[in-house]
Amino acid sequence: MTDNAKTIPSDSVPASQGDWAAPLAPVGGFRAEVSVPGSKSLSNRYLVLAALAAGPAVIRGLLRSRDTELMMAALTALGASFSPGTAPGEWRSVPLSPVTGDIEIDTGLAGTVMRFLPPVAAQVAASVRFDGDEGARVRPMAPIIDALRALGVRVDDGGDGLLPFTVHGNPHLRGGHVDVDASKSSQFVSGLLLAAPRMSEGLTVRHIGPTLPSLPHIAMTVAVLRQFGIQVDDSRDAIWRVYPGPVQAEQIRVEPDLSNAGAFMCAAAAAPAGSSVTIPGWPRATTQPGDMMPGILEQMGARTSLDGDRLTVTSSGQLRGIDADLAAGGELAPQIAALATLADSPTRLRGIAHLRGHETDRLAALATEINRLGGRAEQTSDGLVITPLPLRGGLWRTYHDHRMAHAGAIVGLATPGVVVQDIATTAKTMPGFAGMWEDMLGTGIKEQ
Ligand SMILES: O=C(O)C1=C[C@@H](OP(=O)(O)O)[C@@H](O)[C@H](O)C1
Ligand SMILES: C=C(OP(=O)(O)O)C(=O)O
Repeated sequence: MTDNAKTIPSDSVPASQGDWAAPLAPVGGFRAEVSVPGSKSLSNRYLVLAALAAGPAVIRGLLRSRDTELMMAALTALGASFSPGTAPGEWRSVPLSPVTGDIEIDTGLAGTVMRFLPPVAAQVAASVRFDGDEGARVRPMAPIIDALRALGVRVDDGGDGLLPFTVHGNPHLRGGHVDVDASKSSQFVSGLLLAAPRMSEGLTVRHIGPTLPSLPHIAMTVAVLRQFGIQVDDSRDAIWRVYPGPVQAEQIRVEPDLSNAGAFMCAAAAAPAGSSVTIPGWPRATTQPGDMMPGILEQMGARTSLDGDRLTVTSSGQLRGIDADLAAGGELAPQIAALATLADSPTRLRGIAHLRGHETDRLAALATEINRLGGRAEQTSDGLVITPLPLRGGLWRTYHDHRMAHAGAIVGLATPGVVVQDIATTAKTMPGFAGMWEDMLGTGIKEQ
């Protein structure tokens, strides 16, 4: 273990209400189709751009979850409005109208809310105070605070570069050039780019840190800006230029959340041979990092196939360990780490030091929970090494982290007696997860 790796004492998080007995995979396997709700990352980008748009928009397939509810509430406080449309799952948005005075924004534990909205708040004629959950108050924020200050925005943060802080906005923000160290989160770049079309000079953002995680999420930001008519130059390495202009967001459709789909896809891979999970609505082309999951599962021994927009993962009954750099898709790491505990050889996950600043320190949380159940997981400077050992049942703590809950459910498929703490924490991005999981396993293998 490296010096900067922390471990979590086994009794540091008390068991709480809402514990969930993770079901075992049926011995005969199962075949299921699982429709996942809209992408968190796309939903929250579209909500921001709908608020910054030149006119009203219709959004279809929007994710309804804690992170998107917080985003809608925050944008409403900043002067936008959202109302249900006439068709199921349809939302109508009206862009920001001028606001003044003092505004409070609750970011919850949502990285997209805490990193995407300060640059929006920087452009309203109000003082906007950001705060969030206890866990949010330790997530890295300094790069975005420093970038806003460099652009001439006053930010009061008590000197620690963390939540809570207050942004004193200016509706005539010029923009220009700014450097940002996004090695701890790509969301610092995305937040600045999303708000840039309204700056009178637009904005050039240059990343100056040693590593840059989650490149697909930055590509997603560039893609949604272009989708709405904004010119973006991303031709240089780690430099993005967003030109000023009206955001023409009128008709929006959100893709299913492929990272959340990943939990169910891992379930198929972990289950008895022949088990399968089909995800309908798989996009033909996407910037979502969840699109990496089929390739990873293939490497681990599962079979995957795409038939039109239906992605199917089928268990071969064998799981191999892998050596994978997950820098591009760090949010998949908890699910893959969980699957790795069930493989027949060790797994090394690299490129994910930034997971220490996610909903919890995910490297510490995963190592602690895997080791608690009798497995072997070691933190490295930028990831985890997992050596499969027979696991025993017990409480799998989730640290308010939806993806830790997914990981516990995956371990529990093949380990009797796993109880996942606070399963409702999955509502951050996928309310109803436990019911969807039970439905998937209840399907059984039927002759088709
Ligand atoms: O922009 C986004 O929507 C996200 C970017 C990534 O953040 P990091 O770069 O901080 O990992 C990802 O992990 C997060 O779940 C969503
Ligand atoms: C890191 C994640 O979320 P956030 O948007 O809060 O950073 C995640 O969903 O895995």
